[in-house]
Amino acid sequence: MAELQQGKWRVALVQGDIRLGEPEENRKHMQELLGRTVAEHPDLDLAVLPEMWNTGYALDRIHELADAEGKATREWLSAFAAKHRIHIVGGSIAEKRDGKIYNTMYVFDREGKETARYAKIHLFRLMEEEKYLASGERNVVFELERMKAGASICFDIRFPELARTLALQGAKVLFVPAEWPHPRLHHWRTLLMARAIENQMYVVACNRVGSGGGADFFGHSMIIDPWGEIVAEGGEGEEIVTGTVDLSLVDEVRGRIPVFADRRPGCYEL
Ligand SMILES: NC(=O)CCC(=O)C(=O)O
Repeated sequence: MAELQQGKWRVALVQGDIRLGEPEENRKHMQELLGRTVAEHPDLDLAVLPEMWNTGYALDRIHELADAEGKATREWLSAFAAKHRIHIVGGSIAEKRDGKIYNTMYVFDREGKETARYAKIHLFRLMEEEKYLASGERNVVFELERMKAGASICFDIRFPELARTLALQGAKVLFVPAEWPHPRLHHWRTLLMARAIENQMYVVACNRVGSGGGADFFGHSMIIDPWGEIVAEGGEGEEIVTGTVDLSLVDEVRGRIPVFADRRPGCYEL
């Protein structure tokens, strides 16, 4: 908390496995991992979960498995955040809303209040998301105790214009829950690094591990600073990856190379 007053956040990435199409088991497992996280890291400010952690990519049964209005998920995330006094970027879940299914992120502050909600904008055809899911229609910037951050989910990081739009709205941190499989580890690491360097922002990305739906997920959750240095990186097994996000570094890097002041939008905006 004292560190946080100086803009230094202790962050944990909950790099967990997910059981295909087992929402109840997955919730219990995430709760267990989060419980372990706060017990082992009493100085923690914020935890991040992976993408679609309630169901995995059980898309052919997604209408029966998805959380209606995200009610059950929001209830436990809110209670957990308030009880342990931590902020939670709740990865994403399959959420049923208005007869459609969205890949939705919820963010809770340490009072347990829902601070933001973001539905994935870019659906990933290689995993058939576009056949089963509806896409979100708006980008989301949110604020937690003076940390301004942007929301993105997995495939979204292939679209530099989204991260740039969030940065232009003041985001200093980009959160990226993911289910990103082999053989694209090189893409994952390079794209995350690029988003951090080009926008001079922290990138905080939590990828799942394990296998499901014919894909093997490699973890490698990462915290990357605005200079492109890796603060923390996970391996390929289940683990809690921790590191510090120092917001003063964002201003320092943006001062050193004034990318935002030097932009020429008139020359390239579509
Ligand atoms: N769940 C996803 O959006 C996966 C994105 C992915 O694997 C990629 O290569 O992009």
